[in-house]
Amino acid sequence: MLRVKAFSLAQSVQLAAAWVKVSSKHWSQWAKTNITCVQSYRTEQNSTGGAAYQAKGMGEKELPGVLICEIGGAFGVLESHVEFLKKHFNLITLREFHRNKDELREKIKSIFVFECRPLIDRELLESLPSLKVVANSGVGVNHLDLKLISSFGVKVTNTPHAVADSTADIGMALMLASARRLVEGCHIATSPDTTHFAVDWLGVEVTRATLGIIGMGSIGYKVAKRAKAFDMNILYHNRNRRKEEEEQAVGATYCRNIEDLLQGSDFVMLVVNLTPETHKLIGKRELQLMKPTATLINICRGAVVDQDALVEALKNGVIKAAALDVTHPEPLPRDHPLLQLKNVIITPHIGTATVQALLMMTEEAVENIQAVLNDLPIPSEVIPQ
Ligand SMILES: O=C(O)C(=O)CO
Repeated sequence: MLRVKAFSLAQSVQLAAAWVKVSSKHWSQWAKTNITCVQSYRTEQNSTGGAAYQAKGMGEKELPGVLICEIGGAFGVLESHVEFLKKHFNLITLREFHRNKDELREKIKSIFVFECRPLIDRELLESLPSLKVVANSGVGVNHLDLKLISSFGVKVTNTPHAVADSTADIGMALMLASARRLVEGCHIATSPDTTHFAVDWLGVEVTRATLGIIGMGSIGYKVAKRAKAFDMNILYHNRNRRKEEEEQAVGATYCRNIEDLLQGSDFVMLVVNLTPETHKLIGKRELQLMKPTATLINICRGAVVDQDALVEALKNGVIKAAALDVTHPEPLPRDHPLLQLKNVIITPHIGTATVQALLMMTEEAVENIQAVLNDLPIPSEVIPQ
C-alpha cells in the first residue's frame, strides 16, 4: 500500500514560507539563479500548490547530478525535455555512470525514472552513497521496491497532478468509444469492403447512465468531474472517503462496499494504484456482481483485473464489454484471447501520452527533486506502508 501526500492550502502557504526561509538562507548560493514558477496545472482542487522551479543561469556552480537511463528511445528521457532538465541538473546516463563509477557515484543525488527505467535494485542503490531521491515520472510506482529504497534512506516521489487530466481523458475516451462502438464504426467506415453504410447494431448513451469509479485519487476525481458534465450518476469507492464538499462538487455518492458499486453501475472504471491489496481486485466474483449490460474500463494497471476471469465474463455475457488502456503483460501475446474478442477495445497504455502531460510530469518530478535536495516540503512523496 502506498500513500501519496497532497498539499492543502495551509500546507502550500507553509511551503511558500519554507521556501522564502531557505532561499534567503542560501541566497548567496542562489543569487545567480533566476527562478521562475513554470507550473500552470496546479490551480485546481487537489493541487499541490507547490511550485516548479525553473532555474536559469546556474552554469557557474555545479548542478546536482541526476541519473537517467538514457536520452531518447523507449525508456529514455525525451529529447525535447533534455534542455529543461539540464538547467537544473547534471544529467548522467546509466551508461556514463557504469563507465565512470568512481568519479560519479558521490555526485548522483537523484534518479529520474521514466517509463520504469532505470531499474532500481539493491546493487544500484548500494553504488550511490549520496542518493537522496528516486523521482518517478508518472503516478504508478508498482515497478519500484518502496521498502528497499526507503531502507537506504532515499525518498520516492511521483507526479499525480501532471498525469491526472490526460489519464482522465483516456478513461472518458474509452468509455465513450465502447458505449458508441467507435472502433467497429471506424472499421466499417474505412474498410475497403464497405460499399454502403450498414450498421446492424446500436450503441448506448452514457448520459444519465451510472458510472462507478473505483479509486478516487487525483485521476478518479478528474474522471468524476468530466462524467458530471455528461449528466452521469456517479458512484465511487475509495479507501478514504472524500470530503462532503468534494463529493457534492461532482455529485458523487460514496459506496463503502465495492459490491454496491459493482451492482449499481453501467460503467465501472478502475483508477487504483496497483498494490498487493488491489492485485486482481476484479475477479470472477466481482465480474458476476456487475450488470450483464455493464462495461469495465481499466486505466490503471492490468494486474488489477484477473484477465482469465475477464475473458470468461466477456465470452459468456456476464458483462457486456471491456475497454482497456492497460493489460498484463503489455503488450499482450498476439494469441491472447482478449485480442480475439469483439466486445473489447484495447489501447497501448496511452493515459499520459500527450505532449502536455509528459512535460508536466518532468516539471513535477523536477519540483520534487528540488524540494528534497533543498529540504523543502515535498509536493508528492510516496510513503511505503
Ligand atoms: O502515470 C502512470 O503511472 C501511468 O501509467 C501513465 O499512463
